Amino acid sequence: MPDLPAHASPGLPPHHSPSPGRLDGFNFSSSAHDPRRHALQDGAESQASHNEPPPSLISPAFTPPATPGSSTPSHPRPPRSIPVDTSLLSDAPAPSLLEQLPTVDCEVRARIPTTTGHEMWLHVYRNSVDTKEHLAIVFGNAIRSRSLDAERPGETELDRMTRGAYVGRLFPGRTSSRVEQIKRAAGVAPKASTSGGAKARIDSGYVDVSDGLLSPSSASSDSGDVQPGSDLELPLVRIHSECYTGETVWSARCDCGEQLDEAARLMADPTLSPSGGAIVYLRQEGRGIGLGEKLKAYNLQDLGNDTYEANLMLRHPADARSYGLATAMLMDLGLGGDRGIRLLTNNPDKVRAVEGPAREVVVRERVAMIPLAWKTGGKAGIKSEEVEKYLSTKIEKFKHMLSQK
Ligand SMILES: Nc1nc2c(ncn2[C@@H]2O[C@H](COP(=O)(O)OP(=O)(O)OP(=O)(O)O)[C@@H](O)[C@H]2O)c(=O)[nH]1
Repeated sequence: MPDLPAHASPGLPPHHSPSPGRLDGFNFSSSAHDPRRHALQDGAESQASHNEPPPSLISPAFTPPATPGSSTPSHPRPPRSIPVDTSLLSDAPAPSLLEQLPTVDCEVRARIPTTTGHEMWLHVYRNSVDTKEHLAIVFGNAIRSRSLDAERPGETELDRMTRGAYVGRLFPGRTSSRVEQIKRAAGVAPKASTSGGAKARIDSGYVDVSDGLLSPSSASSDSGDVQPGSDLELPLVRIHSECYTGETVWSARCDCGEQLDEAARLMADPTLSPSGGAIVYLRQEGRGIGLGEKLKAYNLQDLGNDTYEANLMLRHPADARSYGLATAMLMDLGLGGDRGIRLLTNNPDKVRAVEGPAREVVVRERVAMIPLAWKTGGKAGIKSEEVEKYLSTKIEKFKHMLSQK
C-alpha cells in the first residue's frame, strides 16, 4: 500500500470517531510523522479483516497524552518560561510597526468540540486592512471578545446567539443570549443553584445553570479584566501564521503543524494555562508571501538554498509578516494592557512586534517552543532532513531563540 494517510485511501474502512478520553492528546494536524501511522497502514488489512476501526488519524503524532503511562511519549514538565522586558531589546533592529493599529471586529464565534473532549472557541475576525478571515482560537471561558459581545443596532436575541454572542451553552429552545437574564427569569441564585446542578425552566427549554454558565464572580473575569496582582497566571498566547503545508498536508519541511498542536495542548490544560489561552491565527501563509510563492521557495530550497535565501531570490523579504492585526485582536480579546501575557514563541521579532506601537499589549514572559523531537530524543514530533535544515536556518539567520540545551 502506498505511504498515504488512511483517509486518503478509499480501500480502508471509514474511521470511527474516537470517544473523548480515549485520546488525551490535542491535535490539529494530521499524523504524517506518527510511527503509529505506519503501523496503521501495515496493519490495515488485518484490521479490516477483524472488522475493527483503525486508530484515528486526528489525534496521535505530536501531542503526548495527559494520562501517564499511555503509549505515546509524554513530556509532563511545564514549558520553559522566560521573563521578557522588551524595552531591553533595543539594540537589536526593531521590527517595523504600523503607526496605527488596524481596527478589528469579531464577526462570529462558535464552540468547536474536539476528539480529546476539550472544547475551543473559534472566532472569525474582519479588519480594516485586508479581506482575509483572521482567526482567534480561544481556550477557556475567561477570554471574551469585546466586539463580539457589543450590542448591534436592531439585532434580536436569535441574531446574537447565531453570531455567537452568548454566555454559557446553547441548547434547543434557548431564547436569550444573556446568562444573567436566564438566571433571573429562572429565579435562581447563581452560586447556590450551581452546587445542586438544579435545572431551571426557561421559556420553552431547560437550562442546567451549573453547566457552562458563569456566576457573577466569574463573569467579571469573563470580561478579561483580571486585576494585576491577582493570583491567576498570565494568559497564554500564540501568534501563529498560516501554513497549509505544515498544518494540512503533513509536510515535514517545517514545524508549523507541531507548533499549532502544541500551543493548543498547553492552552487546553488548566494546570499549565489556568487563565485560558488564545491562538491568534493570521492568514500570512509562507511568512506572508502566499502559498504559491512558498512552493516556489521550496523548489529553490531543493536546489540547495535555505528558506531565507529562497525568499530573497524570489524578491520577497525574508519575512514579509506584520503583527498589527494580532495586537488589535489581542486587545479585543481583553488581553491588552498592563497585566500582560505569556507569549509562546522563539521569534524575537514577534515578541516586540505584537506589543504594538504604544505597547498596547505587554509580553511579560516568553514561553519557548522546543521541537518535540528535541524534547523526546526523537521519539515524537517531526523528523526529517528538511526540518533540521529549516530549524537551523531559523536559529542562524532569523535569530530564533532556540537551543538544544
Ligand atoms: N516563505 C517560506 N515560508 C515558510 C517556509 N516554511 C514555513 N514557512 C511559513 O513560516 C510561517 C511560520 O514561521 P516560522 O518561522 O516557522 O515560525 P515563527 O512563527 O516565525 O516563530 P515561532 O513563533 O517561534 O514559531 C508560516 O507562515 C509558514 O507557512 C519556507 O520555507 N518558506
